[in-house]
Amino acid sequence: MGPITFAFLLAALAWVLVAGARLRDQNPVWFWYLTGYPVVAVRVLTTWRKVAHLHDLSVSRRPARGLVGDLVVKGQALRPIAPRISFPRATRTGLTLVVRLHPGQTPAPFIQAADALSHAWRVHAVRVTSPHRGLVRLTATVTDPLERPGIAVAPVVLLSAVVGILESGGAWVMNLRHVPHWLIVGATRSGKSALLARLVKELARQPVALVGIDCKGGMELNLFARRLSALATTRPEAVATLGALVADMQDRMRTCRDAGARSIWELPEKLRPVPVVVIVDELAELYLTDGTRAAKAEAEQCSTFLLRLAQLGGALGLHLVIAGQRVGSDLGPGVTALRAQLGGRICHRVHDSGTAEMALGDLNKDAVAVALSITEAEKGVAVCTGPDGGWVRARSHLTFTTEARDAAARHEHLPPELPGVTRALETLTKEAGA
Ligand SMILES: Nc1ncnc2c1ncn2[C@@H]1O[C@H](COP(=O)(O)OP(=O)(O)OP(=O)(O)O)[C@@H](O)[C@H]1O
Repeated sequence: MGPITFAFLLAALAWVLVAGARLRDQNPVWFWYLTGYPVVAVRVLTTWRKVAHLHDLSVSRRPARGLVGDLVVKGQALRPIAPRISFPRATRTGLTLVVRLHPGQTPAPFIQAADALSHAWRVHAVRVTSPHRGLVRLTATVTDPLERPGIAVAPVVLLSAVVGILESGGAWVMNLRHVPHWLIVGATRSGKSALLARLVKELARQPVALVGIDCKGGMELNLFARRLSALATTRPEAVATLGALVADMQDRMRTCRDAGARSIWELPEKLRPVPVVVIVDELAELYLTDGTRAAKAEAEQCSTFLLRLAQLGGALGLHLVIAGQRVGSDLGPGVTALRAQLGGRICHRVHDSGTAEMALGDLNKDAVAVALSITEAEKGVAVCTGPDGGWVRARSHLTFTTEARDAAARHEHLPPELPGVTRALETLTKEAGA
């Protein structure tokens, strides 16, 4: 090779490298289609049989054999056969392929092998779903889409809030009309308050009454005080507020009964009461007692009121969003029953497997394992109930304190009056002063 050809090849190589680096930075999706996808697709096709054999995804066919008396005279070694897979199809974030199950196989061993598949294919994660009987879909994501998430948007709908982005790239929406009550758990510094701030910021512009219960002295929810219809910062205030909301719920029931409606949404607009979202920051503060009779009675009242609101409030426009580090039965006898009524679940990084199990275990065991794999660095990342009733990984849009406070101030003219709650809190203040 002459020196000119060599220099030309060197220049061409340099150009390819520079163009590749620019494409990766400016258009990572196309970079993935052109360079990453072919490599990973080949890796999937070449490793499939081996991984399937190693993780019991193959089935063995009986070898042909002949018998003379009791003796096997001819036979072949058992030959495991991997289930057939489709050609991997590229997606914006990775690739997907369909596995045709052998008769008798179920998706369970594929779910267990998901981690092994992600290592064999050198991708971030492999998710297993079963779109139809007899088929399993494997969806591989190459990098964690939640590492550098974009901003997701969705149309503004009453009582729904875009709080973040899903692993699939879609908007993470908390829709209280579809799922009336939510439970948010997470260790300290995992992102619970940031998520609540986002929720308040999104709901602040809607004709919705927001009620805060923050018995950590109001440190978190006081930021939004200007947009809240009421804020309870001590347990006696929480009891008064929740008691007034239960009374309001009974009024709403009467109105619906008289109008022959099964929910406030079936009432004519002029009769329809304003929807109320009760946000509780740190559930444990409502339940833990110092052992005195008065404290125990207060905790029991809180528990009863919350349970009644959770059981009956959804159709009556009374919604609960409850956050806490733990939601175990050790907090009090009513907690397990309350948790069962909170259909929306969000689990951030947690300290122990028990908490993830309590938040997600009754919905899906795989979701528990994924929640336990959230690391300390992944702030705001959570496993939550998905739009189709399944579960999904998501990350909240980081909302700074100032942003949430500004949003509350911008909409300070909006908070609807809740006369029952205001009266109950005023009575409490008078009694305390007397
Ligand atoms: N979605 C997010 N993206 C990036 N950083 C986040 C996100 N959510 C929260 N954080 C960061 O994580 C830290 C802790 O968040 P946050 O205060 O919401 O945690 P917490 O679970 O409410 O903690 P605590 O129980 O102690 O109040 C904050 O510094 C915040 O900036």
